[in-house]
Amino acid sequence: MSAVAPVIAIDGPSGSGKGTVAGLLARQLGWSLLDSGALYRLLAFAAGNHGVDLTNEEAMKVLAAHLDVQFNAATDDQGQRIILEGEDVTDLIRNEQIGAGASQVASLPAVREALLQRQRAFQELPGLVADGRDMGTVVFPDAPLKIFLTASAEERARRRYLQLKAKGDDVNLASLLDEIRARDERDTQRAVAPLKPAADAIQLDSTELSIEQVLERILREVADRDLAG
Ligand SMILES: Nc1ncnc2c1ncn2[C@@H]1O[C@H](COP(=O)(O)OP(=O)(O)O)[C@@H](O)[C@H]1O
Ligand SMILES: Nc1ccn([C@H]2C[C@H](O)[C@@H](COP(=O)(O)OP(=O)(O)O)O2)c(=O)n1
Repeated sequence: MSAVAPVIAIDGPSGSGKGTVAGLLARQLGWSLLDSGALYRLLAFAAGNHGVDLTNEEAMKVLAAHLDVQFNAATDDQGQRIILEGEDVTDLIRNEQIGAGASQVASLPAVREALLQRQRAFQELPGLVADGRDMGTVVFPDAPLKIFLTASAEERARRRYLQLKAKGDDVNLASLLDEIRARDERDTQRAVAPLKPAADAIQLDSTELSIEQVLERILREVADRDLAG
């Protein structure tokens, strides 16, 4: 019988630290990484490029099925690079406008369905760290470790502010907080695969924790479950 690659599912709202922690964990364990939010961001970005209306479910489904994307593993501190139709769009898809578009696209059931197999194909030995909104509930329901990472909306907006400012973006803390709240609302209220903790997820509030402390907590769970061999 062939071995099934273990999955660590990390779900939670925007700015809780999922992407950062997932990237560090994958590197430390030598596992693959699935940044599922990037797929929705890429779709919102590609829709802009191709003049497709984000609310046109049929057209977005076709775009999702044919999305020409490559995730190049991290080779240095820059982290994973995302290549769309031959262009490195890693930085271009990380802004709140694309985030809001991604959240809109993500409410379309046909789009979620079209992305399901693509996401599951990331599960390979020795293991996968997957971050998003429905990793533990829908995409990898059998994952042996599920983390639901949260933080207060104010702290998440503060983190996003610092992150975007460091990138040179012109940002405003109050509007970032509004955008984060609007996205939380849309992601938790949608009918299909809403943002919610899986019944067997470990809930971790990172408001008062450093990135290192969050990582340490998760690595302890990995060791307790003997997942890393
Ligand atoms: N525990 C933490 N404490 C302080 N800053 C954090 C923490 N976790 C993440 N960050 C920072 O917050 C920002 C958003 O983190 P990110 O991983 O992109 O969140 P998410 O993927 O959940 O949206 C990044 O700049 C990251 O460095
Ligand atoms: N598995 C996922 C991942 C993201 N989404 C949607 C909902 C989110 O608001 C957008 C963008 O996700 P992303 O994880 O990149 O956003 P943050 O980094 O958390 O701000 O995509 C989703 O519905 N399901």
